[in-house]
Amino acid sequence: MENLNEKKCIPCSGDIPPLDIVLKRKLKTQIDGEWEFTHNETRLYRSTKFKDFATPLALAAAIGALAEEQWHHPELTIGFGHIDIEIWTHKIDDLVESDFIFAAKVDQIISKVLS
Ligand SMILES: C[C@H](O)[C@H](O)[C@H]1CNC2=NC(N)=NC(=O)C2=N1
Repeated sequence: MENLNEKKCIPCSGDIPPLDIVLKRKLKTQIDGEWEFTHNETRLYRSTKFKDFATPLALAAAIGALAEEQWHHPELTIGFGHIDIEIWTHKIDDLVESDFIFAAKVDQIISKVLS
């Protein structure tokens, strides 16, 4: 089976049905354990801590470039020592597979910085 981070986000459209909760919970096992569901399991949220501001800033730039490439955009909050990432499909205000694909790709970017 293809890993999530090898897949490509499908352009968001209003007619994609949200994933059912069973599939959401199954896909969540395929992304980093730091991710949590928020907003009644309709969003993915990850907050990662650092010892500086430069690293969250650089991560925001890298994740932003990924978002433009995938045409799937997260909400990012950065500050001294942290980056908070929230992902969902705005068009339907819920989660589809592309959100988990994006999260898996974000995990790859973060793990490179942490390694
Ligand atoms: C007009 C543009 O294609 C759409 O708004 C795209 C852009 N990026 C997006 N990103 C996310 N997370 N959800 C969307 O629904 C979405 N839609």
